[in-house]
Parts: sequence; structure tokens; C-alpha cells
Amino acid sequence: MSVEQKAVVIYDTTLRDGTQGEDFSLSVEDKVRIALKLDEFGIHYIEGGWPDSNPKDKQFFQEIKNYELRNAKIAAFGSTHHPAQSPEKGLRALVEAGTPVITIFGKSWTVHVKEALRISLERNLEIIQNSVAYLRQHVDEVIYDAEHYFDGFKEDRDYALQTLKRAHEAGATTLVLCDTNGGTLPHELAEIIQETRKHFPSATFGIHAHNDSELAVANSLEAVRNGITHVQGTINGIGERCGNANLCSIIPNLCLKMNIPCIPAENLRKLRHVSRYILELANMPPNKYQPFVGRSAFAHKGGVHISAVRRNPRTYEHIDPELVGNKRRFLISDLSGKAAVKMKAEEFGIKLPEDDPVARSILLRIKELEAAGFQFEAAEASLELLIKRLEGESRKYFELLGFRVIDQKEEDGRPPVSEATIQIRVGGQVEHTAALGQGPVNALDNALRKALEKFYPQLKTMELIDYKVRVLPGREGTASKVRVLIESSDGKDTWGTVGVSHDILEASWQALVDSITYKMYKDEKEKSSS
Ligand SMILES: CC(=O)SCCNC(=O)CCNC(=O)[C@H](O)C(C)(C)COP(=O)(O)OP(=O)(O)OC[C@H]1O[C@@H](n2cnc3c(N)ncnc32)[C@H](O)[C@@H]1OP(=O)(O)O
Ligand SMILES: CC(=O)C(=O)O
Repeated sequence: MSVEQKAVVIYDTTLRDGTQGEDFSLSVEDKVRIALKLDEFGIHYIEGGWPDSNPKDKQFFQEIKNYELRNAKIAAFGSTHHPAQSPEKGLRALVEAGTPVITIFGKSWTVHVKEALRISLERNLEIIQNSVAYLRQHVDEVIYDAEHYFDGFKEDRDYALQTLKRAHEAGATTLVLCDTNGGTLPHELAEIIQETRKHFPSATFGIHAHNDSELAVANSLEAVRNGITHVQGTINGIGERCGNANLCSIIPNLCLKMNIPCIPAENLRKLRHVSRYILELANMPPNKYQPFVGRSAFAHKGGVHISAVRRNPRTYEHIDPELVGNKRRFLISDLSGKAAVKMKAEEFGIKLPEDDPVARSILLRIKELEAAGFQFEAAEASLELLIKRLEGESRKYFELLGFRVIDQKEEDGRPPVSEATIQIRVGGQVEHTAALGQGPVNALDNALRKALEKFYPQLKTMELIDYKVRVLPGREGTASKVRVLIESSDGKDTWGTVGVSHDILEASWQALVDSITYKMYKDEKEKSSS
């Protein structure tokens, strides 16, 4: 095996193969914004789409001409010409896209030639040769994607090599070996690449791997170890079936582990941002467990881990999270130890002295509460208030004197009406209010705010942005305990709070009170630190 360490060019196909992924669809405007972001990030090639496929892809190639890209070349994608058409007719849309680079895929696997195209093996070779030669008359760079190359090589090695030979001789500037079905193992891939490269000593080779065996990243890195200098993939690994090789993993592995230059080194810190930007535009939820860029990629939960990371982060981190724009996080749970509690308290700006027994009592209380169904990972505002309370320093902003919630359904087919009345005391003043709501929890929330806003007008800026109820495991049916998680925002910050009870209103009340209390506590904290 050769271990050449040439620079690698990155070819992004998020806008083409990415959009072949389930639930991933982009407007022309989104495509343009993503292309600009990828260019700024330092990607070398951006495959914009298949101009012959749909009006959106065609329009993208027109729109992107209005921008001057700093790093990337735009590539239009398509297939070799249709067997029943001439190259001039079959490839016209690709040429009309007006890009400096055209990428076409052709068939390497005899099974595909016979069964998908239903033409002779010789005719396929002609089509490959004529397509590449025709396109080279129009652009300087023609990238040839040898579809199913590894499967084709395994089925009929000589034929697969002949397809590459035709593309190479016709002027293809890069020969991309595709693991289209994603079934190839790294050791097979290495052997096939080594054997293939012997036949084309002067050619530039690329890799395009799919993730059906969860090996697309490993296969791409293995290809680079075997002398391949052009790597195709998508941001977040989005793509047909199980996706493409994930550039959010390939790029940092190349830069940080293999010491192979690809994108400008200083841009690596933007990796997480690029990953999020694309998900945001596509309206897709992020995968928190995604290596390098996911929210949990550097989240430590086990007490033993946290204790060691506090002493030296290398003990449980393969890289410094900041190198890829991510953050280290410490999660507090019933698996924590006192080192974790101290770390978390420090994050909240609360310094617990080294030998302070309060850390142990906080830890015991957290473990008790978790055993009772609480969970603080998504409710750090409740955790911060709890630590403050146990540290003996928390301020009570109001006192509940009582509430009543009525949910009245008058007849079938009409929605019930929810109304809450509440009595609270703030300082020496008692306030008594009532409010309607969309359901009992909303009515209670409205009544509480109505009562409090007079004393704390800053509550007007706050809203509940998410409300989740989870029935805790047990066999008690409708008498089960529930956990309520509330996420709140004041436009500047968002925070999570939690409540647990057999009574859904009581659990909601606990989370609601923490949410409101946290807003006031947070504002005071900000004021005193400014
Ligand atoms: C591995 C990959 O990811 S390749 C990229 C796959 N991506 C896509 O398919 C998305 C875009 N595709 C499309 O919009 C449409 O499929 C189009 C516009 C390309 C073609 O649409 P249609 O003409 O209606 O054909 P249809 O989709 O039914 O079938 C594909 C045709 O392409 C032909 N074809 C497939 N691969 C090749 C190839 N490498 N060279 C030449 N022709 C090919 C097939 O033989 C078939 O033509 P036929 O029905 O005349 O035999
Ligand atoms: C070309 C391509 O997308 C593939 O072979 O998977």
C-alpha cells in the first residue's frame, strides 16, 4: 500500500446526490445560498445538480453565474448520452449549463449494461468514449464517475478497466471510482484501487462512496491512503438511501488525523456552522450524535469521564472540540459524581470550594430527583436553580396561595373551555387573576403571567417555545407519573425546565414556575455582572 500524502480536493455533491436523500429538498434560493457557503468554507468543487432533470436544477446554473466564487468550481452533473441519442442531443443541457466542469456517470458493471441500459457491452464503451470526448470539446474539465466501479470490477475486472480506459483516452480529467451500492469493505476497496491505479499511472483518481454498510467515510479515507486525491461526499452525509460519504467527518479526519491538506486549515472551525446552516435551510433536525459536529459529540456524562476531563480533556476526547467549532459539554444525571457537579456549578458561575460538602448534598439530591423521574440534561435552568437553592442563596419572587383550573366540555363536537384562577403574593401584595387558555396548562400559564406581569414587566418578553410531556415507565396507566419539559425564550436566550408528578397540571406548574423564576434570576444575574 502506498502512503502518498498529496493534498486532497473536496468535491461536494450535497446539491445533487444530497437531494436524492429522503426528506432533503432544496429550493433554487437554498441551493445558491448553500453553494456560497460551501465556497466560503473552501470546498473545491460544488456539484450543483442535473440540468436535464428539472427546472430548479437548470435555473440554479443560471442563478449561480451572478456570483463570483472565490474557491469553488461549479460542476453540472448528468449521465453519458442516451443510447438512442447522439452526444450532441443527449448532452446539450449539460453544455448549456455553462459550467467550467461537467461530471458524467457511466456504467462499469456488466449487470447494469445488460439489465439497466439493455445494450451491448461494446455499445456502452462507445457511449462512454463519445460522451467524454464530446464534452471535452466544450469544457476543460470532465470528471468521469465510474458508477458501480467496485461491483463491476468484482464481476468482470477487464470490462470495468476497459470502461475507465475509454473515459481516460477520451480526455476525462478525473476518474472517480464509485461505490454506488455502498457494499464494498475497506480492504476490498484498497485492493481494487491499487490494481486499477497500476493501469493508469498518469490518471487522477477520485472516490465516491455511499454509506449502505456504514463505511463511506472509512472507505473514502482508505482510498486517500491508496493515493486517491479527489474525494466526493455531502455535508452531514445526506444522500440516496443511507447517504453519501460524510464530509463533516472526512474533512477533519484528513486535516487533523492524517495531516493531509484539503480545505484551508483556518476554516475547519467553521465545520459545525456549515453543517447546521445546511440542515437549517433544508428544515431538517440535526443529529445530536453526529461525530465531530453533533451536540453530543463532546458531551460527557459518566462521572468518571467528567472527573478525568476536568483534569485533562485528552483523557476522553479524540480532538479539541473547538477545532471543528464544537463545544465540550458536561451532562448532569444520576451517573454524575461531585466533580461533575462542581464543573456544572462553575459553568453557571457558581464556585463551590474544593472540600465543600454542599457539592455532595447537591449530588445526592440530583440522584434522588432523577430516581423520581426528573431529568436535567434538557432542563439546565431547573438544575441551576436547584444548585442555587441548595447552596442557600435562591430568591423567591412570588408565593403561591392557590390555583384552580376548570376544563369544561359542554357538548360532544365542541372543544372544551379551559379557565384558570390563581392567587399569589408578591412582597406584601396579594394578586388574584383569572385567564382562559388553549387547554388547561395554557390557561394556568396565562393566569400566572397576568398576575406577575404587574410586578415583573420583563415577563412580557418571554414565551414558552416548546412543551413536552413524557409518561414515565410503569404499569399504572392513567395514574402514571409524567415528566414535563418546557423550553422558554426571551428572544436572547432559551432555557429548559422540568417538573414531575402523577398530576400533569402539577408537573407543568413546577416546570412553569422554574421557567419564570429563571427568567427573573437570569436578568438579575446579567444586571449585576454588567
Ligand atoms: C448513481 C446515481 O446517483 S446516478 C444519478 C441518479 N439521479 C437521478 O436519477 C435524478 C435525476 N433523474 C431524472 O430526473 C430522470 O431520471 C431523468 C430526467 C434523468 C431521466 O428521465 P426519463 O428519461 O424519464 O428516464 P427514467 O428515469 O425513467 O429512466 C432512466 C433512463 O436513463 C437511462 N440511463 C441510465 N443510466 C444511463 C447512463 N449512464 N447512460 C445513458 N443512459 C442512462 C436508462 O436506460 C433509462 O432510459 P430508457 O428508459 O430509455 O432505457
Ligand atoms: C455517480 C453516483 O452518484 C454514484 O455512483 O453513486
